[in-house]
Amino acid sequence: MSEKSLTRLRVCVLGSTGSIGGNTLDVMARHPERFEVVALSAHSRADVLFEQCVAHRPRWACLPEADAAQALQGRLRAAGLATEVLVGAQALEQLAGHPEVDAVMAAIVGAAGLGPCLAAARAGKRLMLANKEALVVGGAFFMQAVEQGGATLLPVDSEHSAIFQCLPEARARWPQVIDHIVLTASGGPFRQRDPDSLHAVTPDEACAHPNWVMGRKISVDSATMMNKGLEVIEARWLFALPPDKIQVLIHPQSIIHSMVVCRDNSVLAQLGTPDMRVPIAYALSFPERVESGAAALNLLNVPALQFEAPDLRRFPALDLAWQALRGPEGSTAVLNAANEVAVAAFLAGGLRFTGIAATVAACLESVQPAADEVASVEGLLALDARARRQAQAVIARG
Ligand SMILES: NC(=O)C1=CN([C@@H]2O[C@H](COP(=O)(O)OP(=O)(O)OC[C@H]3O[C@@H](n4cnc5c(N)ncnc54)[C@H](OP(=O)(O)O)[C@@H]3O)[C@@H](O)[C@H]2O)C=CC1
Ligand SMILES: CC(=O)[C@@H](O)[C@H](O)COP(=O)(O)O
Ligand SMILES: [Mn+2]
Repeated sequence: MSEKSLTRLRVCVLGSTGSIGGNTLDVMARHPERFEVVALSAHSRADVLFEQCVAHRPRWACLPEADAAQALQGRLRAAGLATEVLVGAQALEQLAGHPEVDAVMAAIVGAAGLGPCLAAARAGKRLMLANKEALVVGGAFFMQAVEQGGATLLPVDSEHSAIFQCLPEARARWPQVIDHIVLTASGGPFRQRDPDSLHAVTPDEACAHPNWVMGRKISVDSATMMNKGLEVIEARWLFALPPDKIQVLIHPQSIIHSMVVCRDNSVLAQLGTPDMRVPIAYALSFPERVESGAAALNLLNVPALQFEAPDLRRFPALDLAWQALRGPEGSTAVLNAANEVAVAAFLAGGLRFTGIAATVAACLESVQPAADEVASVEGLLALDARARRQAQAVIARG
């Protein structure tokens, strides 16, 4: 092994078959001298995982079920690869905390990513967080694991990366700098749609995001603006800010990715073409910068930048996220679980689009978090499961 390769960052990409996972592999492949893919994971797309293994030759790959894992192992051996296939949720946690892993890209969608994120945090890894739901569920408990484990938590979500890029490197200085932050939101595909027609929109219409190509769950979240609600909660923890210091502003062009309003009213913003490879490249290379593959921003070709206040009647999900953040600890885990169940039901054709926010509202009303449900990962998962059952019941009642 050359001296150069000894210093490569050894990266585990959890959720490698998704949109963030694929973009991460794209950025890494541009810099083989800096980054090494050591582990990949998928959930349902074993064929895509096989192709990724052939292209990136990781030491480990992971799938949730034994049969699919065995089949993949056979295909990899036949292709002459030494990749070892691991099975199940526990294996994801082992990989995230493995001594031969330096950095973890958390790109699993949903609360399923919480366990591996905590494992990476406890093992003191560079934790590159796209999986916002893990932080929304874990809250203070998650941040405590990061601190106690000595992990470096780096935001990948474009808005949070933007804010992070505007702030000084020394986190201790953030409170002296920040007055408040402004998260920009595109408004999604239904920003101008007649609210009375929203009950009839289809999953494909909801997933047709105007600016970003993303997985279906986050695309629906953008359409309800629950995505921005989750991001408000995410920002509360990443930047240690109270809810009233986090504003949301609709900016349909998604060119300004978010802003920091400083104590002297100077406003710092990060701009760029809407391409997730920029925040991914920054998380991988921080505090340095590397080529990301994203197109350069040419302001002469950009349409006029617009801004508007979010209409909470059109987007009740955003308001629910504020309510959960201000509610008893654990309320954001209830919000997230109900939303995951409702979005899955909508995508499967079993719930109207407007039923998503209604389901979340009903669950926030009826599921009260208990103190012992926010103090351990077992408690958080029990609360998550309880809220999911309630959401299923609400949807079944119709
Ligand atoms: N896409 C984007 O541009 C952005 C995404 N994010 C966040 O990043 C995360 C990933 O989003 P995105 O890439 O769009 O999502 P995708 O749906 O495209 O990908 C999700 C990934 O997670 C895997 N996965 C799904 N369910 C499970 C599970 N239960 N256990 C383990 N793995 C699972 C999928 O495997 P498989 O494909 O094999 O089923 C896939 O690899 C989300 O939290 C999202 O909010 C944040 C900002 C931007
Ligand atoms: C790319 C990214 O970070 C997404 O979370 C994006 O913000 C979604 O767009 P919305 O602003 O429409 O939610
Ligand atoms: Mn975002």
